[in-house]
Amino acid sequence: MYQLIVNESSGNGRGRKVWRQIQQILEQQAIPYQMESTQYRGHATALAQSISTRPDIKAVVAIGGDGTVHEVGNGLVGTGKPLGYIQAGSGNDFAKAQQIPTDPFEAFNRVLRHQVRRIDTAKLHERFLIGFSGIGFDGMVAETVNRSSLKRWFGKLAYLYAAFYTWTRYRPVQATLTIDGTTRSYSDLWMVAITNIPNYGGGMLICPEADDEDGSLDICCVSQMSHSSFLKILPSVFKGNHVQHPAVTLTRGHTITITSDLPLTVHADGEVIGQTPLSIQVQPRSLAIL
Ligand SMILES: Nc1ncnc2c1ncn2[C@@H]1O[C@H](COP(=O)(O)OP(=O)(O)OP(=O)(O)O)[C@@H](O)[C@H]1O
Repeated sequence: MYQLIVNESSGNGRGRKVWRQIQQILEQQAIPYQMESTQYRGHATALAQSISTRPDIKAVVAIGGDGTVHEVGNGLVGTGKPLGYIQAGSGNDFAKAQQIPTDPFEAFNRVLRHQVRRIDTAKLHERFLIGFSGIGFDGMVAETVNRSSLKRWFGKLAYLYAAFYTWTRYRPVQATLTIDGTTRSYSDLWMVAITNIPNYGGGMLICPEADDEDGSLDICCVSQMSHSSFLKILPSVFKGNHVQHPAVTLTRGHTITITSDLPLTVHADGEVIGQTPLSIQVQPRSLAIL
């Protein structure tokens, strides 16, 4: 039996449409399933946790955006129960990275093929990041997008709009990063992205070499850059060309701590989850996905 967890409001109502399409296939092919629609923030994690030990559930299939993947994934990390995913959000970065077809029928066929792969996640603030996280400028962009109705009007362009809005307000801070025991201080830190997958923010290649099976996290740190330079390199992130800029540092690590003189907003998979100080530990191959 398949357990479906659907965020019907994701992607401005796309979640509901996609669910209706999938429901038809389930009924036509007489595939046993049960479906729960999420009612509030965090509900998908509670639902996934509650069925994660049930042997009759073959896989948990999330329908929604990256926030839904984050929540369902958080309920499944460490359980071995596979996560299937059908995208219905606005950013859909997890789907892009996993090459999950945009067509719901094709995505569901992939679920039915049941080819399980184990990917890395990372623990932070009593949660797990499934694909990507961001601290500082990034966190503020996620906060702006989530607080407003930007996604409703602009879809994935909401991230670009929010990035520009944040750029006009953000002031770099003093921060210290410790990666696997090596500490470095920054006098003006813009942002740190810590990822398992190359893309985020609707397709920006922030850590182009990130690999979700290598047992480590990719870290992109931007510091000591003027406001005008930061704005100039933003478009180059879509092709991953920002990595050539001297103010951009790419590293890999397993355990990362970040402290800062002013609290920085932290997001995981686009969901704002807290502020610095922050500690992140990779959890190698801890989530089964289809
Ligand atoms: N019934 C609900 N009412 C309000 N919010 C909900 C409900 N169900 C889930 N949520 C919340 O909606 C948020 C956004 O969900 P999700 O990321 O899946 O969609 P999206 O924002 O449209 O897509 P993307 O993240 O790809 O841009 C999540 O924080 C989730 O907790």
